Amino acid sequence: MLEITQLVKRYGQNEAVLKGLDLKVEGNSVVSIVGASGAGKSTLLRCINRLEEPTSGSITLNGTELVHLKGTALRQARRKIGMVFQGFNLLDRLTVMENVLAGRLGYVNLYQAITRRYPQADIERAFSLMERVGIAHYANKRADQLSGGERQRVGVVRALMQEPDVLLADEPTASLDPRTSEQIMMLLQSLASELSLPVLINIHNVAQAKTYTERIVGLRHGTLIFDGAPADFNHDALDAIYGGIETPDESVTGQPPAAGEHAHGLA
Ligand SMILES: Nc1ncnc2c1ncn2[C@@H]1O[C@H](COP(=O)(O)OP(=O)(O)OP(=O)(O)O)[C@@H](O)[C@H]1O
Repeated sequence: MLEITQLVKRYGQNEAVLKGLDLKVEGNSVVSIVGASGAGKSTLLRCINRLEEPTSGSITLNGTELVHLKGTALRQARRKIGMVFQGFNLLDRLTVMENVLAGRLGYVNLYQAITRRYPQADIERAFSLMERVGIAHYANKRADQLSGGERQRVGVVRALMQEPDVLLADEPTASLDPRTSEQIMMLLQSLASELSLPVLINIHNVAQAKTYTERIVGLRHGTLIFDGAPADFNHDALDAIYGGIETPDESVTGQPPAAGEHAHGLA
């Protein structure tokens, strides 16, 4: 279980970007995090995997407090947090298999990492996960020869190779065409259930959040102002999150504008 309590993040002397956030994610739930640009979505994920140092508050993953960890303890905790990126973050000149095995770097020793001699069990797990997501036949292909959707599958498998206790995805579909985005969202949804893995997805596309995740968390200026099921994510919620900030159109919100509203949204 991931439990975030009163999380505050401030960059330098600026106003806090996250202002006392509370969030609990259990089991295999798939949670989308929505909010206008600058609301703090990426900062939240980056605090969880400690790419950013939280200013105060607590983040526990299966009982381990992540906020004050350092050195080896931090590296060990980070192995349990899988991350999927908008830009895939693959090593283009390496093969798909090499990219996937990079997910084991936190587990192998330096010699194994430098010589890329991974244990047989890792290679077998890699093949099995690649088969699951439909990229096993590309194992020896260079990563830069794959399509965006295939590259993101590599990114997902690399994250799963860590045997994570939680998977964080920061705009995982933003670089993909609509159909491929939906396939990746469906994949994340089914993997969460198959692997009993909680998944947090930062996403701008509210329509996809409603379709492919079971819980939506809405941030506005670093404050959590919606936390509920897609069925409850109505026009009022949309207005509370985006109103006056930006104008998500129907293709993104999945909802026509309410009567009297701006043709493209809610502003
Ligand atoms: N390293 C940093 N130093 C200073 N300010 C930062 C840093 N990273 C983010 N910010 C600021 O924090 C705020 C929240 O940014 P963040 O990237 O978390 O928002 P977001 O909701 O993910 O936005 P987007 O949807 O555009 O990615 C923004 O005002 C941003 O300028």
